[in-house]
Amino acid sequence: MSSTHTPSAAAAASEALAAPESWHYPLPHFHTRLLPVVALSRAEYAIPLAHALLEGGIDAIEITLRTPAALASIEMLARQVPEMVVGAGTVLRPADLASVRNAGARFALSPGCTPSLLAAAMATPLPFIPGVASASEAMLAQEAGFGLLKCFPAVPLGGVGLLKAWAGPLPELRFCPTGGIGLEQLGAFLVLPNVALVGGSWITPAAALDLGDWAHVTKLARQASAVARAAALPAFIVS
Ligand SMILES: O=C[C@H](O)COP(=O)(O)O
Ligand SMILES: CC(=O)C(=O)O
Repeated sequence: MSSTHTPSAAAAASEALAAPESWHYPLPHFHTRLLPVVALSRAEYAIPLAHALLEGGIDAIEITLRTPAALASIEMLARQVPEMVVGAGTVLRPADLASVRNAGARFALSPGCTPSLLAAAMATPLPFIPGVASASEAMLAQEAGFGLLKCFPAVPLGGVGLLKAWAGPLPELRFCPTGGIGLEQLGAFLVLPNVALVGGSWITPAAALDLGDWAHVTKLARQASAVARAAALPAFIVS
C-alpha cells in the first residue's frame, strides 16, 4: 500500500489536530486533515473503500449512521483495516455513542448538538465533534467542554467567510467544516487557522460507491491529499 504522506503535511496535520488541554478527548492521530463522509449501503464495501482511500493518502473516514450497514462497516474497518482511523457520523442520540464505541469507532461526530447528546458525549471516553451552525451553538458546545466542532452545513452557512468571522470572537475553537465543500474550495478552508480538518462526500461520491469504482475514489483522494499538502506549506510557497 503506497502512501503520499510527506513530513510537512504530517507535521501540519499533527499541529492542526492536536488538542489544547481544554478539549474533550483528543482525536486519534491521522496524517491528513481530510474526512471523507460516507453513507455505505453495503458493509462489504467498507474494506475496499478504506484501501482506496489509503492508496490516495487519506487515513480517516466518517461512516454515517444513515444506513443499516453503518455499524457493521465500522466494526469491519476497526478489525480489518486498523490503519484507517474510523469515525462514526450522524450520531444523533446518546445511545448512539455507546453503539459506535462498541463497534470500534475511534471518534464520533454529529450534524448538531443537543444538551443530552453533549452530556452523554462528555461522559463517554470517545472523542466527539458536535455540530454547530451558529455562534450561540458553538458557545454552548464550548461551555459543555468541546473545543473541536463540526461547522455544518458549512457552505450554505457562509463557508470561509463565516469561519473567518467566528475566529475573532471564538479564538479557542477549532472547526471541521462539512457540507457543500468540494475540491475547488478545499484549500481556502484548510488555510484558515481555526480549521483543523475538512469533511465532505465529494471524495467518495455515491455513484462510485455503487459501482465499486475504487480507482475513481483513489483518484479523488489523491487530488484532495495534494491540496491538503499544499495547504500545509508556508503561505509564501503556496501563493
Ligand atoms: O450530509 C452531508 C455530509 O455531511 C457531507 O456533506 P456534502 O455531501 O455536502 O459533502
Ligand atoms: C452531517 C454529517 O456529516 C453527519 O451526519 O454527521
